[in-house]
Amino acid sequence: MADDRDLEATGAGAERRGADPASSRRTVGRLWLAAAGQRWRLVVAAACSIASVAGSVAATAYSAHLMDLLWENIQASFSAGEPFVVTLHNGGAQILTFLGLWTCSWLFYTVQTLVMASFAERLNLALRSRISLKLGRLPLAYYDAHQPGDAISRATNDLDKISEVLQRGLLQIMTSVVTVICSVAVMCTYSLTLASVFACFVLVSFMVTKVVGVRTLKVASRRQALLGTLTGRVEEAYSGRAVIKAFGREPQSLEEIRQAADDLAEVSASADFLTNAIAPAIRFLMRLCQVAVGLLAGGMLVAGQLSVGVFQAFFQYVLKASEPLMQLSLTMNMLQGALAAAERVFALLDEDEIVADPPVPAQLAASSGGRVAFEHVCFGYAPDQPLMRDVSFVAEPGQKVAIVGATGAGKTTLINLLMRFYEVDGGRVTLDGVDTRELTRADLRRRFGMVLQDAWLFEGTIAENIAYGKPGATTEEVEAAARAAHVDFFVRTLPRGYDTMLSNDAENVSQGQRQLLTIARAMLTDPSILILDEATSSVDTRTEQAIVRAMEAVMENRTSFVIAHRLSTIVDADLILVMESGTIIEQGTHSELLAAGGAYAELYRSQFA
Ligand SMILES: Nc1ncnc2c1ncn2[C@@H]1O[C@H](COP(=O)(O)OP(=O)(O)OP(=O)(O)O)[C@@H](O)[C@H]1O
Repeated sequence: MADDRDLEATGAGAERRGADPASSRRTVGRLWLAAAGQRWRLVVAAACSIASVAGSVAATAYSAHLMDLLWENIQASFSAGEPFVVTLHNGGAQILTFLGLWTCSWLFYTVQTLVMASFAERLNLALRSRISLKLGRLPLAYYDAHQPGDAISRATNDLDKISEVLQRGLLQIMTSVVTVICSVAVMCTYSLTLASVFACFVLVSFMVTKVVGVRTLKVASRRQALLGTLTGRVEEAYSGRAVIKAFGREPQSLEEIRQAADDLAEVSASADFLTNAIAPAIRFLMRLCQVAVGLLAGGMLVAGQLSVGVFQAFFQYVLKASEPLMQLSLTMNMLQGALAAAERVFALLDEDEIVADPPVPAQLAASSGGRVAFEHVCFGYAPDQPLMRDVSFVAEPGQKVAIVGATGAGKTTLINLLMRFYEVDGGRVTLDGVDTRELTRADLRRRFGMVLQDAWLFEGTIAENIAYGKPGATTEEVEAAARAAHVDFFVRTLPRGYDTMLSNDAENVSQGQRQLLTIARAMLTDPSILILDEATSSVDTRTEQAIVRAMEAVMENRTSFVIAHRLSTIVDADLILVMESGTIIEQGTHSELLAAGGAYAELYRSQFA
């Protein structure tokens, strides 16, 4: 069995606790709300279902009349010594009516299937769109705390499960319910006593279905959660394949996937057993019902309370209603799987969102100078674990600010707050005197260009990758940016030049070249502030020089924040921020900090002694 901590980590623990009838009702209610605008399709499907079943029940009842009529006319023809030929007047019209009833029933069934499919797919589309929007509004803290595979699984596996079961299941439920109601209604016209006995068995079968259904919902919730865990493990093994191979951890990685697959198989077996075991149980109940009705109806027949014709017709209806009852129990159980999936989808949609942009945002001048100030900023990733305490500094327009500090000192955190990837807990961050919380995130981030160590490229051409921040940039602009970033020469050595296809995992571009491409990308957007995370350690000396030159070019006349790993590149910085344990412990120019003889001086001596 999967470790419970795994399930808690994916949020499945909470969902498992929520897998009760009350939460199922809530989920059904929310699905109903989500189907706003599409509900008429459900009404049309239900109406078609009633018409289709009514046609088939009526055809069965009509067949008794048709058979009697034909038998009567055949006997009359034989007595007159004539061969029996069907005409419109001796049964042909009734045969056409009989065919008409079945044709109508089939037509209504077809319309119902079409309408139900479009209802389920549109509901699915509406939920998928909400998830897409939601993913854009989730704070980074959500992504830090969840496996990507889990969110992917909710947006794919869970939604597909809902759609599949809604299409097949709801249709089945509608048809079965209408068939049972119509059959019981006809039974009542034959004998109220016998119909009541049948109705009692129907009630018992519903109760059995409900009890098994509650259990199925629990197991189905667990199955969907484990499916998310497995997707997460596979995604992790895929994206981390280079590191896994480098450390020779393939067996462990495979073992983790196998374990997740085993857990899923085990829980799926229970879920499938519960789903499939219910039908034979209901079939057994129905056989008992037939015996009870047979004994009672037999007695009534002997006592002269029933005719032979009604006796056989009643039995036909018992058989007609028994099959949908079994189907109903099976589908009700399948529906629990869809409810479990829907609960996971709604759990994602209920996650806390980032603070909304102000309704009337402040406006920055188009030619914003790029003055950045941190004023008494406090922050912690967890509310009870403060990391940054009372941090203040000012970066004047055009200045180069270097951020130094050991690993985990808080350099990335400072950038996260500057870009508003996380919100400050106290104090404020201003851009040209305006609190960044008063701006829209889009407006704020438009002012920044970022070149990170982990240069992210997407599936597209080199030209498209460079133009990422400025869609619609001309070829000349793209090439000028590439020249300024010293990557133009390399691109031209490729057979397809700027049309070369790339992907984030592209092996045809080296680490250094990737970084040069992202520098060109930042160049093209012409931001007033730049954030550069030096990544010169993993490249050869020539590429390093190209990167340094490209970075110097891109920093010209812009406020720039450089996360520096080598102090040699920042001696000329206008301001050096020395960080430790999340806080700035020293700040000043290179010579000021050396003269102060503090942490920076020690760091500098350790690198250059
Ligand atoms: N998303 C997060 N959730 C919780 N804690 C975090 C998160 N990101 C970073 N931290 C913690 O905050 C502290 C500062 O991390 P940060 O990434 O800012 O350091 P850094 O100086 O950029 O390190 P490096 O040079 O290794 O990138 C560390 O103790 C880290 O464990």
